[in-house]
Amino acid sequence: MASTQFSSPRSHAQQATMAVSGKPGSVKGGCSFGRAVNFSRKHHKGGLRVRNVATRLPETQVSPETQVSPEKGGGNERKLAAWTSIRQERWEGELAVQGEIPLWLNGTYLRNGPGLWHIGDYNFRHLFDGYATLVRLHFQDGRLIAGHRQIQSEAYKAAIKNKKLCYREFSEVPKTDNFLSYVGELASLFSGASLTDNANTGVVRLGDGRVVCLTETIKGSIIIDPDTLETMGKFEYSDTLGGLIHSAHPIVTESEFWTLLPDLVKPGYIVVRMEPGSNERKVIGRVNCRGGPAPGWIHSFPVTEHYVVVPEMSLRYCAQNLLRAEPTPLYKFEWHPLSKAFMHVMCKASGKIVASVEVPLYVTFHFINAYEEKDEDGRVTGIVADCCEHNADTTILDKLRLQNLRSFSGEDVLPDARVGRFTIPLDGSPYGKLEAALNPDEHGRGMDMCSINPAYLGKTYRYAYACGAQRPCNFPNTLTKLDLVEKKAKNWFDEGAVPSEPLFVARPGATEEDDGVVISMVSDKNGEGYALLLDGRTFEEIARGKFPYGLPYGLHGCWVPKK
Ligand SMILES: CC(=O)/C=C/C=C(C)/C=C/C1=C(C)CCCC1(C)C
Ligand SMILES: CC(/C=C/C=O)=C\C=C\C=O
Ligand SMILES: [Fe+2]
Repeated sequence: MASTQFSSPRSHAQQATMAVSGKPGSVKGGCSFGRAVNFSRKHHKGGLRVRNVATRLPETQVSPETQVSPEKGGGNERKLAAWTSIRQERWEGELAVQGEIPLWLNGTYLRNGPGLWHIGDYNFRHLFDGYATLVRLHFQDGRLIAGHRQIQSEAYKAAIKNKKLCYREFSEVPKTDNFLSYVGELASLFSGASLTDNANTGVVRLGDGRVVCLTETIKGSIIIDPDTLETMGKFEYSDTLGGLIHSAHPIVTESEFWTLLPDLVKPGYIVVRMEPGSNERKVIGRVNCRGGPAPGWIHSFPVTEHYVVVPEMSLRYCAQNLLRAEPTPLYKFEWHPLSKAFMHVMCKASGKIVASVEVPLYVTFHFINAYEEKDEDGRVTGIVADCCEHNADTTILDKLRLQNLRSFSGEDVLPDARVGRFTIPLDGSPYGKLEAALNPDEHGRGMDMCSINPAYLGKTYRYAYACGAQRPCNFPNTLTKLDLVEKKAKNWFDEGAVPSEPLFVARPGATEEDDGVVISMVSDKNGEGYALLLDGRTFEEIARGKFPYGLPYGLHGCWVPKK
């Protein structure tokens, strides 16, 4: 049963039940369970074409033999599909819809994530290790066509071909046979040759319309076709900046593309910008780290209208851990509380650093948004930057090991998190503040995977959408709408289910910040899954479309409006 709560998640009795008919949506167009794609119907009605993918089988398939069963993958009998590998390399079909998809919602939602966590009998350890699975929800005239496809990265193709891991993933490292090959491995690590290009973290639509899948390695930037999900090729940067890693989450708008390149040799961050239509990143400035011995991990960062905010976490890259064959509890990173934590602010126009403040220790993957605070004369006096903050506790990284996700479902082992609000003064003060933007009990003390109305990027805003918790749980299991002015949350919950990041899509012509829909994909407790549409204002369900089979959990998505 799915429900939306209008206060903190507490007991089931307190939930206002939402209308969910028990009748499962049948999937038109056919699908094959546990077999390679066999979808042979052409559906052409009212201008909406569903491709016949049976005639376009990919050469490398996730065969039934290599499919992981829950038992094989994690040793537990629960049905949830979120943490088990995708069943087949690709599928496409129309979903039967319960409820009403708004007729204005025309375009494609894309979601990327690590959906294949094994090679033959070898099971990967960490959520972030899986080979990228791209999922597509195409909304047109009230109908919903869905599909998924594996991204054909070199790392994925090599694994399928050689039946073994060939590149370094987030935690998995290919085995080396002897010392000499280990030396070769070191060389290939420093040249970047052994690093993965498994673009499994996010997907963005650039201002020029190209759609790129990303991860934290620069070589893992892969262009895909949003209509077919076909891998088109590498996104090759035409500049000479080099470097091996970047933020997994660039800031992308119709006119701007910003990203950060950590400098592991001389600890710092290069702030770069790329124009739409170009592949050339231009250096805008550089931030030197104030703590040592390496830059803090940079998974994401926020911008305001005039500034780029560069976070320096005390969870720092670690050269030794990069070289290890076996993962450490903090993987490629190390926690250096004595090195302190900082927030730097760079002017977008001049590249000058206008603030660099020490802040309380923090741990975050995802910044939500940032904006400028002004005095009565319109002068910028400070920056507010919000993030999903894990109470300066690094254990969240280890909680995302597949074994933990598979075995502790229903146990209250998810560490507490909050909306961390940084206040960064621009008057030269040495310290910034970090406080909870609202009482974390409002969202069950779980907090990650956030989105906002993109029109409010870098501006004063009121609403954010994220995943929260209804405890007991081992992973965020609610969708939550945060009202950062009223300091309240509305929570959507389907018992036993795992929803993925809610993405807000504004209604064309909307004037209110929350006038639109929120899209998520849910793995339910029966092993099935559905695409879910919530009303951005009321946070109540508008529609859902059931997938033919449960899909693995996915990380981040984007909206590609109708051409
Ligand atoms: C899925 C996700 O959110 C993060 C993925 C991060 C990856 C694949 C990081 C990979 C790395 C290496 C393979 C070596 C260098 C360090 C680092 C960027 C962490
Ligand atoms: C899914 C996740 C954290 C959940 C914690 O509550 C983090 C994902 C990070 C990469 O995108
Ligand atoms: Fe992320």
